[in-house]
Amino acid sequence: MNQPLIEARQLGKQYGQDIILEGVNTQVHEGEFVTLVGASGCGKSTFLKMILGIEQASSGELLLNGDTIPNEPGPDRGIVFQQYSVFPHMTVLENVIAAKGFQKASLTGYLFGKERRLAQQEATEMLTQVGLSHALKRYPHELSGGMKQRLAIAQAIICKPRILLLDEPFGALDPGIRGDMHTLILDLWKAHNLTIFMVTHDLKEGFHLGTRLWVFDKIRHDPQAPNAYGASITYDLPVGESDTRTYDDLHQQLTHQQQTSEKA
Ligand SMILES: Nc1ncnc2c1ncn2[C@@H]1O[C@H](COP(=O)(O)OP(=O)(O)OP(=O)(O)O)[C@@H](O)[C@H]1O
Repeated sequence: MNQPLIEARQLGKQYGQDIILEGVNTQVHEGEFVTLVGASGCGKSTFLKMILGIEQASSGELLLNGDTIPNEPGPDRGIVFQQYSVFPHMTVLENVIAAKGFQKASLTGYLFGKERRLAQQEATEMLTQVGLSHALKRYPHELSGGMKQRLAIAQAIICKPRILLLDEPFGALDPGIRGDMHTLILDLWKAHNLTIFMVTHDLKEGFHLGTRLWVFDKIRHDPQAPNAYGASITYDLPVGESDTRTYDDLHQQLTHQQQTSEKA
């Protein structure tokens, strides 16, 4: 098989004395859609931040295309957070042009002349793809939660990333709207040949969207020192092939994990 796009080798992360992740070993190939579940605080977002390049490994290695991941974000890795992260003083269209601008002229984000016209055209096409062509001139405060997330997704994808990191992007949305967002993200994943890592608290969402589902949990526990050991990937499932029993078993385990972590 060809080289993995992302590879973790005995990867570990700690903040001060707190061990967050330990012994994470995995390989992810281009085009996979990995969903990450696990108890709150077990290090899922930290793992995404390490791929993004804003957090560094404390031990082991994290490789992108066989090389140590750069310790800063790059256009090959885009991210969408749960909390809306758009510029409030810019229109929808300006937000997406600015995202493109920061990629090209990182200090100011401003583009001029032909470059700006091209960016405007590309941004309009991108916004049409995410279903916002009717809202180009609106400001973020005039958008619904789902529309804001569509905008954040457009901002991430306009930079043509190979990897899209989604940190609970639909966590704040109504269940009805989530279904539309699922269709959108699956369409974009295929259309742009993305490799996706998505954190979710909703196991059903993880099963439905991913080609592969990871459960993060601690293998070792010390009741006297809850932060002495870190979490790792304890299940790595090809979710397309999983049955209802696997789902029910996992659901039970995650509920137990969540209760244990809340007591700790
Ligand atoms: N910059 C930081 N400095 C110190 N500790 C941090 C820092 N960032 C995260 N942590 C701690 O690392 C642990 C893992 O956090 P992280 O956000 O990765 O968990 P998570 O699994 O994504 O949780 P959730 O599902 O609630 O979002 C938490 O205990 C958190 O408090």
